[in-house]
Amino acid sequence: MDQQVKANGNCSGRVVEGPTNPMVTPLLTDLYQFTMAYAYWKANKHQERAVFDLYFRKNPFGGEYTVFAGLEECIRLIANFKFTEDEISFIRESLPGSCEDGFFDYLRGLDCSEVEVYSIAEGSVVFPKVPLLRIEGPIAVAQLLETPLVNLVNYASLVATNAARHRFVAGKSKMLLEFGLRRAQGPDGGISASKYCYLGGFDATSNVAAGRLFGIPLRGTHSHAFVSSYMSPDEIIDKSLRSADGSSSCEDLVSLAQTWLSKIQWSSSLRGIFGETNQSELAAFTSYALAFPISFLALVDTYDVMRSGIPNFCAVALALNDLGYKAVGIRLDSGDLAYLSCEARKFFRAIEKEFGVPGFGKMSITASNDLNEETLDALNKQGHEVDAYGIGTYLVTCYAQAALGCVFKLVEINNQPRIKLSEDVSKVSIPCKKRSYRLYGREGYPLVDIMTGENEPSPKVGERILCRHPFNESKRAYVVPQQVEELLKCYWPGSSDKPREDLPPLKDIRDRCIKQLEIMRPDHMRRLNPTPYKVSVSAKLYDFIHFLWLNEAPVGELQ
Ligand SMILES: Nc1ncnc2c1ncn2[C@@H]1O[C@H](COP(=O)(O)OP(=O)(O)OP(=O)(O)O)[C@@H](O)[C@H]1O
Ligand SMILES: O=P(O)(O)OC[C@H]1O[C@H](OP(=O)(O)OP(=O)(O)O)[C@H](O)[C@@H]1O
Ligand SMILES: O=C(O)c1cccnc1
Ligand SMILES: [Mg+2]
Repeated sequence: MDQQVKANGNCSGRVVEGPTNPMVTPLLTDLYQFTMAYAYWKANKHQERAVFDLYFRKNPFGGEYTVFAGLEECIRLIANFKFTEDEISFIRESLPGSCEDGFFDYLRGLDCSEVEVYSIAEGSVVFPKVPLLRIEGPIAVAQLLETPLVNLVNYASLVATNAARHRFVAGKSKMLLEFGLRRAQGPDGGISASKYCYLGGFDATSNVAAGRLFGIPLRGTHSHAFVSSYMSPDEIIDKSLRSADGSSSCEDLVSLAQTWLSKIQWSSSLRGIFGETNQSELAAFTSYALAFPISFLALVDTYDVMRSGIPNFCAVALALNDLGYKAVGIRLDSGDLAYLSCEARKFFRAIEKEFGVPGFGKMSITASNDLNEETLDALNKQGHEVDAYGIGTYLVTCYAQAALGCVFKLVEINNQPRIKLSEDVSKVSIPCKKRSYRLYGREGYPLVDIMTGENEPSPKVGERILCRHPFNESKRAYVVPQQVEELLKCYWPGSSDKPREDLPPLKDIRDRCIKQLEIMRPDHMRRLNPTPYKVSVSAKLYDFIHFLWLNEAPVGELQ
């Protein structure tokens, strides 16, 4: 608590609450961060000022963009970073007995008041190699933060990107429901999936806890168990329902639905499509309609979609209509979803026409069952009548790609730029404390992200600037930006008096994400062979990277 007052005292008194998940504590890190912290402390190096970049190397899902998510939880951790006595005792037990007491006193006093965090806004579209976060601070504490920060950003950004990709394929007009809780990787996976799928453009979740925690709209239908739990209409004791305007009452909604079922069966346009429907299913639907007359939606595939589920649903919906209620629609959870949705739509339209019920043809059709980007794409190609998709397993487990692969690399210590070399050029880090900018072209699209050294002048609107590929000498382009956006903003100034960005509400982050995706050039967004977005460095930074590279790489000797 002390720390919160201290850390927030410098931030216009704004209190940052603790992490959503109470498991996110300073212990949620790798053991080696503590062993290194001890070694730094022992060498009296722990206070040396370090700069780390958190970034990823490759866009996920074969795409050319990523949605950045998880920032708020990072700041919540940093703002409340403080060891309890119990935690310190546990660290003491976990380290060799030779570790000196002074180190644990140091941990006791440790917080993030000497740390500064710069970040791209959450919900932004981001690209490989460009720092998502820049952490500056005493090296020991900055390194303790590595694991939790990477953890908080990795899955959040991966699943938000997955959600954005599903939205892209489904199209703007479709309702996207996240149904993944039961299949998610544990409770945190489930809660995080709901939060970040909403951020990435889903409309609602079935996850009640996430609805409460984050204010995400909750939606749901019912399951097969509800339908198969009914044996016969006789089970329904109270069959009466008052009309929507309260002026009259129907004593037996089951009989009314059965009457409608016969009418549908013998109607001129639907005659012969079905025979006897399953009466226990009709009982289940009627019972659900009695419970939810203003929001009746039925799962129609428990027995047979076209021969039972759809006619039963329509009978109950027409009975409700007699009482002034408008049914919502159906959910399909198996079979050929394109075909069945079209057949269902035809059936609804026929009813609208035959019985003169305006709007019946527009009844909402929700589809679910192992959906993913590919199945949504296939449905689009075939033509379908689905209005809403319920998506679980493939979405929340990020089945198509297990992790984003964020890293946290030291780029400067004591004002000295550092580089990490690798045989694999894509793994060479970009040294220096940097600034990054997004440059926009004449048509309003982002053209390129450029990183510069901290003290270089910023790119200017209308002024030509050379943008270089960080590692490929021949790849360079002049850009005359029409708009320049600086990407890294201060989200945690520590005890410095720098102004601090607000943490916006989730809804605003979602709006930002949707807007950012909309202004991307379409060829970066397409699913098949998308054009890579250009990520570059200034000419000066390019020269410096390669100077440092040569400086640090030992010269081989051939014998
Ligand atoms: N028209 C379609 N085009 C492409 N894929 C579809 C289409 N309709 C459904 N699918 C997908 O095909 C798969 C069908 O899965 P599967 O055969 O396991 O289910 P099912 O037999 O329909 O239902 P059940 O769960 O009752 O076994 C699902 O992944 C579903 O999303
Ligand atoms: O298919 P997903 O994308 O994961 O979406 C969630 C699924 O969860 C529910 O059923 P569940 O899978 O539990 O049972 P079922 O497949 O036998 O209907 C629901 O009916 C969906 O099919
Ligand atoms: O509300 C639903 O229909 C739902 C919720 C979770 C999983 N499957 C379906
Ligand atoms: Mg299933």
